[in-house]
Amino acid sequence: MTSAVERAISAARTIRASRAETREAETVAGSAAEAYAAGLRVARVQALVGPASTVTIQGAFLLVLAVGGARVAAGAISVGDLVAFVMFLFFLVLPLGQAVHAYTQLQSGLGALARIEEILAVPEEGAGDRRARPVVAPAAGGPAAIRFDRVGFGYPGGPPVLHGVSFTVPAGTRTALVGPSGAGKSTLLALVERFYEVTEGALCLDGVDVRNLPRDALRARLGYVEQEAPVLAGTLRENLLITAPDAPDDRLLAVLDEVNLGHLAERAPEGLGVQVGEGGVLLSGGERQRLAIARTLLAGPPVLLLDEPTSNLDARNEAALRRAIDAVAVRRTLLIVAHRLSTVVDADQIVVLDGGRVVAVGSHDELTVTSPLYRELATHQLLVS
Ligand SMILES: Nc1ncnc2c1ncn2[C@@H]1O[C@H](COP(=O)(O)OP(=O)(O)OP(=O)(O)O)[C@@H](O)[C@H]1O
Repeated sequence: MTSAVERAISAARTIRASRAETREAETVAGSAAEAYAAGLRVARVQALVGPASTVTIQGAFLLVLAVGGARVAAGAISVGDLVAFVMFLFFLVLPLGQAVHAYTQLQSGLGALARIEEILAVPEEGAGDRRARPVVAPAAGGPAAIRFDRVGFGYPGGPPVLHGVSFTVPAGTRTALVGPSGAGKSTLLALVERFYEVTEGALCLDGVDVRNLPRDALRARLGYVEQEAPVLAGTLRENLLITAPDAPDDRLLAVLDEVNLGHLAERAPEGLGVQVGEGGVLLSGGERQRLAIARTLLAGPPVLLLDEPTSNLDARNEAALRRAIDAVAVRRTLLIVAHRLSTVVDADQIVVLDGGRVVAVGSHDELTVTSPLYRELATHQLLVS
């Protein structure tokens, strides 16, 4: 009976998660269709304007030559008059053609300008930051504790996604957030970074409400590795120097070794000068994530927020990611969103979230006994039989 109920709950959860994913997929598909249609419209106009203006100009010249030639033959005008007319026409038509070309360029320029204006219209983060004042900042340097105290939150204009979330990440320890898709795990990291403000309760770093800390002071203490960590086109070295512009090559190589990426620089004759491609396409998903971790390590933040990649990693990449996480956890407070439970079985504490609520807190061994949801997640990943 109990297992039938558990199966029904599990099925309901799967349906709810897949509905959220379907909504997101529909929105993305809608935007992609709009962009595709706009691209087609631009291509059509460009395909029409170019040939049409060429045909018009050449046709006008042919007409003038035909009519003018006939009039010269009839003795109505002199050859000089015809040549002069053709020259006048040439000097008139050339700027007209350029004007048409300039118009199409103006249109695409206006499109780009609209995009820039959109970005400029995004309100600056500092605005509405009235509560932030330089109060006693948490002790700089060492790892800090993070405390969520009955935190409630909803994205602007959306329904609440977090409800009364309370737990503490003790300084210098590793806490993992697990739960089904859409449970609110990444949102918790966004709140620590103050990308959004909590709407209820409080979120504290070493006992200080983050809303009372200037954003730059707060973020100087945090390292954040996103789920889809951005990698810039350029070399391995350029990507690493973003966070530590003065770091010498041997420091960069040491950090790459720490996250199991040493082979990237070793196997290429260019070493750290090896290209990673547009958006890091020459790297695997796991390598991109570990490059982002290496970059964060170079900045040396005492608190690290890590959103593990959801994409499938092969066993080797998964083991490499686990070793990289072990390396970054040393002497740091680590709050990690874990999609792969194997990367967190030895976390000091695991927080299980479901539907924006904390449903269980404990170690892997405790949760496999006390939390049906955790047990279900662990069973799916073959961590318990
Ligand atoms: N920028 C946003 N604007 C509006 N709603 C959002 C935004 N980001 C996330 N959400 C919604 O908030 C809820 C929690 O999302 P969140 O990304 O925190 O979940 P998650 O547990 O990290 O999921 P996943 O494991 O799939 O990454 C979801 O319902 C999601 O659709």
